[in-house]
Amino acid sequence: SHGWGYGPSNGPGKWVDNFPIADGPRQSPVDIVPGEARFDSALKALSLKYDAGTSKSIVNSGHSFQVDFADDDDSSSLTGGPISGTYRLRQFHFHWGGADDRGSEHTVAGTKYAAELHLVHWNTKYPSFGDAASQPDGLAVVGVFLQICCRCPAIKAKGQQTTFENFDPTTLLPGSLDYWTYDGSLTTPPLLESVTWIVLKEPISVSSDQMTKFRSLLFTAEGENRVLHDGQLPPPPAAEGPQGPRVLP
Ligand SMILES: CCCCCNS(=O)(=O)c1cc(S(N)(=O)=O)ccc1C(=O)O
Ligand SMILES: [Zn+2]
Repeated sequence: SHGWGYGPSNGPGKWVDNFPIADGPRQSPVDIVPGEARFDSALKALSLKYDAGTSKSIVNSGHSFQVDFADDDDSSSLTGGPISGTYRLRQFHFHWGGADDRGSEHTVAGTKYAAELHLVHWNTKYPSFGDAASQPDGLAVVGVFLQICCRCPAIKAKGQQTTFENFDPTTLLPGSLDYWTYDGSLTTPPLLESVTWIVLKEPISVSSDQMTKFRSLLFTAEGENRVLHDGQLPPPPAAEGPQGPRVLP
């Protein structure tokens, strides 16, 4: 099948064929080793200011789902931290795997989290997101790890939504904004080396049920064989449960 993905024939090990920058000097993701991280007293605290009114829509991008934001002013923006100037929120999306024991892109001393949230911001010193995306200081992505919590407060999951208005991404942030930072790249093609990564140390918690809902989002066109986000095949349909055989459509 043409186009990059996460399967055996088009996954990360093959991306270099069409995107040679995959062998570049600042490719993401990386394993973050806290004991080897250097403390930099010049770094400022992160300042994230989000306005729920700027959330526009939610879309299945084929490799994840993303929530897009209106970025024609600084209403939702990132300042402070390792960056100078103002970076505007463009979109956020998630990465997850076929089971709760894997799925994050960055790892912490080899530990994989169940998923990872990316809040993508672009440097307003450039005229547009597209221009910024190709500059070495063009993007800043805040990464937040998702861990599976054992006894979660029942968070009511919303129904299907195409428009996704008045969503405040602040609700997706942990209590602490302490972070690791390094200069890296987009983690999927085109793998542009334009990202200042800001990975928060504190994960947020989600229930295993919520992760199951993520996995139910299959990214295949009609008729293509089903492949999960990390190239794993989805588990076979559950055997008949206590309610007796399921009536298949
Ligand atoms: C203009 C060409 C670059 C488009 C990049 N868009 S993006 O929102 O920065 C992005 C970030 C990332 S990531 N995982 O944050 O590096 C992955 C995919 C995309 C994408 O939409 O292609
Ligand atoms: Zn991402």
